[in-house]
Amino acid sequence: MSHNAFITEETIEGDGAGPLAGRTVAVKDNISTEGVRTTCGSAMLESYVPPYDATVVERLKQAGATIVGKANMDEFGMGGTTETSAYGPVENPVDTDRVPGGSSGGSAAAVAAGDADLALGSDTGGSVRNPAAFCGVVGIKPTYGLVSRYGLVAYANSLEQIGPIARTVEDAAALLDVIAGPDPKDGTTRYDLDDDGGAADDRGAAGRGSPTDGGSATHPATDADYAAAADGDVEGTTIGVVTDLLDGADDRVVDRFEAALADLRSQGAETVEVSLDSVEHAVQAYYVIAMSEASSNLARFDGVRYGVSGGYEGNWNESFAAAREEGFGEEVKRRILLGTYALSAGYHDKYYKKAQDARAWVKRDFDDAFERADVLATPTMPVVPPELGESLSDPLQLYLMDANTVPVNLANLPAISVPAGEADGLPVGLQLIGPKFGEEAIVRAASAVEG
Ligand SMILES: NC(=O)C[C@H](N)C(=O)O
Repeated sequence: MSHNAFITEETIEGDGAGPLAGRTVAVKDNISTEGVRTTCGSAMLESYVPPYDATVVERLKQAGATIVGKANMDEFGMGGTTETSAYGPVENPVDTDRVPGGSSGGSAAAVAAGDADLALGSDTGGSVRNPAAFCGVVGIKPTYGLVSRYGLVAYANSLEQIGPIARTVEDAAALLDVIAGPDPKDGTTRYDLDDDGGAADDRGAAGRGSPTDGGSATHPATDADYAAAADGDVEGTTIGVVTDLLDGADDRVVDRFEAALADLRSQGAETVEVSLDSVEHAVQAYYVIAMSEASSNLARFDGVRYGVSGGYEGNWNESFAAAREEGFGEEVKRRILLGTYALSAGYHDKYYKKAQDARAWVKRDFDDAFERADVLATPTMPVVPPELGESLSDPLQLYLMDANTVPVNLANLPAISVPAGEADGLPVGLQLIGPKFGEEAIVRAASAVEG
C-alpha cells in the first residue's frame, strides 16, 4: 500500500460468491464499517468505531467483494485535494509531487495505483469526479436517490451521493449495479421523486440489490443494467457542449476536451453548443448551501455524543468549544463558521435563500439543455492536478476549481468522469452529465471515450 491512500488497512471479507467475488474495494473513510474505525479524515473521530455497516458496505459484502481498507479523504469531505486530512495528504500515483484531487483522493489513488480494483467515494460537489479525473480513472456521481446513504457520515445531505471509482467505465458501472437500488433505511431512495420532492405511492416490492424487504417497485435501478450499457455505442447521440464552462479553463485541458469530442463525432455522435447562464453563480450557491448544511450536521461532534472529549471543567459550552477546537481542522472550522453565519437570523434571506434561488435556476437551465441534448459534456476539472502544498493557502482558488462539478450536485443529476488523455503527462478528465436517472446514457457515452 502506498501514497498514503489508506487511513486503516483492515481487510473485510465478503460472502464469497457474487458479482464482485475476487475483487478488492477501497471504501472512503466516511462510510461506516461495523467494527472498523471510520474517521472521516478527522482527528475528531480518530477512535470512532461504528456499530453497524452502511448499506453500501452490506451490499459490497453480499456481492462477494473484499474491502481492503478505509481510504484517506479531505476532512469530512471538505476540500478538493485531500490535503485537509488529519492523517496527512495523499500523493497522486501518476505524479507523486501532485495532489490526487479530493475529497475522495485516497479512493482514486488506491485504484490508480492498483492497490484496489474498485473504490467507493462520496460526491457532494465533485468529490468522486475530481479525484477520478486527476488520477486518470473513472468516477460516477449517481443521481440523488439512486444509492443509499445510510451509514454515510453526512456533510451536506441535499447534495451528496456515494459513487463508484474504477479503472474502466464497465467496472465502475458494475459497482454501481451492486450499490444502486432502494433502501428502506434511506427515505431518499424510496421513490420515483417528482420534481417537488414528493414520493410516489407505489412502495411495494423489494428492489434489486436491496438487502432487506421493501423499497419502491418503480425505483429506476430496478430494471437498469449499468455495466451492460458500457457498449461504446454513441451513434446518433446528441452531446451538448457547455460552452460557459470552457472559459477560464487551462488551454491544455480544453485541447484534450476538444480532441475527445472530435473522437466521439467520428464514432457517430453529434455535438451541439449549449449555454447555461446560471452556472456562473453555481460555485457561490454551492458553498453557501454546503456550508450551511455542514454547520448543522457537524453540531453532533461535541465531545459528548461523538468525538474527542473537551474535558469536564467549566460549563458545557466551554467543554463543547474545547472539543471542537481540538478535534476539527482549519477548513472544517471555517465552513462551520461561514455556514452558521449564512443561516443566522437577519442573514438567512441574504445568503441561504438567495443560494436556493440560484439552485432552482441551475435546475431549470439543465432541464432546458436536456431538451436539446441527450448528455452534456464539460472538462471534469478546469485545471491539471496542482502540486502538493500549492493550493492550501488560498481556499477561494480551491473552491473555484469546482466550477464544472458543483452544478451537477445542485441539480441532483448523474455525471461521470472518464479519462480523456494527458496534458504534459498529467491526466485530464471528460465529464458527461445525464438527465435524472440517465446513468445508462452517460455510461454508454463514456465507454465510447475509452475507445
Ligand atoms: N465534497 C466535495 O464534493 C468537494 C468539494 N470541493 C467540497 O469541498 O465541498
